Amino acid sequence: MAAVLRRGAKFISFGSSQLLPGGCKHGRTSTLSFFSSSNRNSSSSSKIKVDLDGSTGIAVVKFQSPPVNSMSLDFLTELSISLEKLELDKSCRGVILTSGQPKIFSAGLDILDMYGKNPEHYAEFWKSVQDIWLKLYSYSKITIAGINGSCPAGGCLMAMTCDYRIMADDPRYRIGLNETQLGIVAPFWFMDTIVNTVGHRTAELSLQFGLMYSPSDALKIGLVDQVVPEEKVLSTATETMTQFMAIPDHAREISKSMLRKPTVDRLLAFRDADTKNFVSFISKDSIQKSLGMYLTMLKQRKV
Ligand SMILES: CCCCCCC/C=C/C(=O)SCCNC(=O)CCNC(=O)[C@H](O)C(C)(C)COP(=O)(O)OP(=O)(O)OC[C@H]1O[C@@H](n2cnc3c(N)ncnc32)[C@H](O)[C@@H]1OP(=O)(O)O
Repeated sequence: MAAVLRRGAKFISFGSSQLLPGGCKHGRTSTLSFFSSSNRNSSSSSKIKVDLDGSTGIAVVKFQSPPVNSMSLDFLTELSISLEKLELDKSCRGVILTSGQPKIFSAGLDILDMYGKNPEHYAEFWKSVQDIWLKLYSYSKITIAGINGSCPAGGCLMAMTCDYRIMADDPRYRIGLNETQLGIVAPFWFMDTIVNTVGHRTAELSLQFGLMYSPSDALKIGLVDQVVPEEKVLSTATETMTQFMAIPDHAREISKSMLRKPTVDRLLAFRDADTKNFVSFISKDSIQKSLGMYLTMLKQRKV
């Protein structure tokens, strides 16, 4: 099975861990701008660009956090604020999450926020991860992930919170929860989310092996709903959004909420314990050592 998932991929192994395929190198940049015109409403913080088309009710939320859209505390905070604003905006009916960075949707949680920091930082970071999941998994508006690049771990989690997933058909891209490959364990709500998405048996294999799927394999197991040429990801997301919008909002919203509430309630009930667990786990010397070595490997991969 692992052989299937590694087909055509350029992996670099480190102990039991593997980096995702990809050869792109990036420079870090940051922008800050605000812009608005008649029917379009665009705003851009340093890491998140929002473009709301008032005539269609569709907002495109683009991740623009070079090099790899890793989900740092700042990224999560900005994303959370943008989603909150859109949820309150009556002219918005649906949100497309996508990436402005080439070849990467999101590299998952920012390892630098989990490495070499103090327990207070870990707790704050983890609460912001919980917050974005809670927000997206119970989001009242329609959400579609336009996955135009690789999407490991936290990136995959974020995509799975959406109502629909469209992935670019580039065979170099990968999606999945690869935590065990890093020697860490995905928390119960990551697990609940993948079970709800692909079913229990597939999730068991997926989580234990830390499997990363090519777009076509992800489609086969139902981790994504559609695979299209990269240049069609956004237009397909817009067409799909129109289909969702043809359903009366209140009926769709209530159905979504009824299906997802038990999963959301489980994290709400154990949120503090989950945070304590994360802080104690991530602070362990052995885990810090593994993360440090993984970071070094990521950096050494440079040509
Ligand atoms: C109870 C306890 C529970 C604990 C649960 C914790 C759950 C964890 C969830 C996670 O999301 S952990 C993160 C998992 N992510 C990964 O394993 C992805 C690792 N990255 C890659 O495989 C590759 O970077 C890529 C995404 C395929 C992109 O490859 P590309 O060749 O395009 O870029 P690189 O040269 O590899 O990277 C550029 C630059 O970015 C840094 N970087 C990459 N990923 C991360 C990351 N997740 N966090 C922080 N930084 C990252 C990489 O080190 C390079 O840095 P520089 O050398 O440019 O400084």
